[in-house]
Amino acid sequence: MRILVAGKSGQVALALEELAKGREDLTLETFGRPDFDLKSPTSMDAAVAAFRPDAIINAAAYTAVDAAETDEDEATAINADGAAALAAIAHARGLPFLHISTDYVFDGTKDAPYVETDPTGPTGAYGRSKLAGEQAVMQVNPDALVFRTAWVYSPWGKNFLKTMLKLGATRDTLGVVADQVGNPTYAPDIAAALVAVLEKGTEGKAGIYHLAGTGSISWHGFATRIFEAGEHIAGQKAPTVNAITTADYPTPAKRPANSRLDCGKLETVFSVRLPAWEASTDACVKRLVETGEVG
Ligand SMILES: NC(=O)C1=CN([C@@H]2O[C@H](COP(=O)(O)OP(=O)(O)OC[C@H]3O[C@@H](n4cnc5c(N)ncnc54)[C@H](OP(=O)(O)O)[C@@H]3O)[C@@H](O)[C@H]2O)C=CC1
Ligand SMILES: Cc1cn([C@H]2C[C@H](O)[C@@H](COP(=O)(O)OP(=O)(O)O[C@H]3O[C@@H](C)C(=O)[C@@H](O)[C@H]3O)O2)c(=O)[nH]c1=O
Ligand SMILES: [Mg+2]
Repeated sequence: MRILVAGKSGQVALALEELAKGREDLTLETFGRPDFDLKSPTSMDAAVAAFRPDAIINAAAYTAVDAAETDEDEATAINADGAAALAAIAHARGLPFLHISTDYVFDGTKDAPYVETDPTGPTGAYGRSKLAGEQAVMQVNPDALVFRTAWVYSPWGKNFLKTMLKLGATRDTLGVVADQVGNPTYAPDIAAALVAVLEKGTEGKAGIYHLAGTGSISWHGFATRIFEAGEHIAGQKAPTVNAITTADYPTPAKRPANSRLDCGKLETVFSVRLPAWEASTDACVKRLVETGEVG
């Protein structure tokens, strides 16, 4: 199978690239700016025509949650208009199209995990742009599959796990919010799940799916696990991680208090279930230690 991935330097794109390297039956190429730009349909058309994929995955997005508050037009141009343009290209060529969205489409007021049919209500510009993207993608390409994931971390790029390890290396104490809960999700687990979905076949399976690490935790609990792993694996002394509230840690964008995703539909339709978040957190920290980035 030939897979075209939009997004070259991103966490999910790099995880897909790595997965495909170990698989002779997969030819996967990642595409990014400036050659391939979600804001330039012509650039995307040219890449698709040249690569002749069997499927397209959109793993590119404007992901700076706080910056989006003062840059919403750009976030929308990429996350909504750009995603829709790529979805339309896939539809015109009859290619399976997998798009990635986010838990931040929800307002966080539900006191249970969200299912796909729950009402959305983003609390910030990034979430609004991603919600607009889901809707635009499904409108121009009714065969598309949209996967909402959450709290993505990996050895690559910028993410909460790497931020914590970096801060922990120089500070004795940290304050991390304990009143926002969600599902930490390891980019390589997302990559494996998306490829499994393509291999099982997407015909007749269009629509929205929740796809996140199994189990949930607060950012404070996630940080605590990250430092425990660093201590066990690298002998790195963990800082004291104090539980604070959202009010104690003001940010430009408001985040949902609860963005836990119920991933039952993914399991029912595709028999795909992601590993427990704790196991993947440990695996990611271990990998960073082994490559000398931590410890
Ligand atoms: N990170 C997270 O915690 C979460 C992410 N998601 C979603 O998962 C998907 C993948 O996220 P993740 O891998 O973390 O993303 P990253 O932030 O790691 O990477 C985003 C990628 O998108 C590329 N990109 C941005 N704008 C454009 C553009 N105009 N044209 C082409 N490429 C562009 C970036 O390229 P460049 O290097 O040029 O900037 C980068 O490669 C996204 O849809 C995101 O919204 C969902 C939930 C959580
Ligand atoms: C660095 C830091 C953050 N925090 C808080 C702020 C925030 O509420 C929470 C997470 O902060 P971050 O800025 O790392 O994460 P954030 O940018 O909100 O991550 C989001 O990214 C987008 C792309 C998504 O789609 C979401 O699923 C989610 O992963 O932790 C602390 O409490 N203490 C700290 O020292
Ligand atoms: Mg290969």
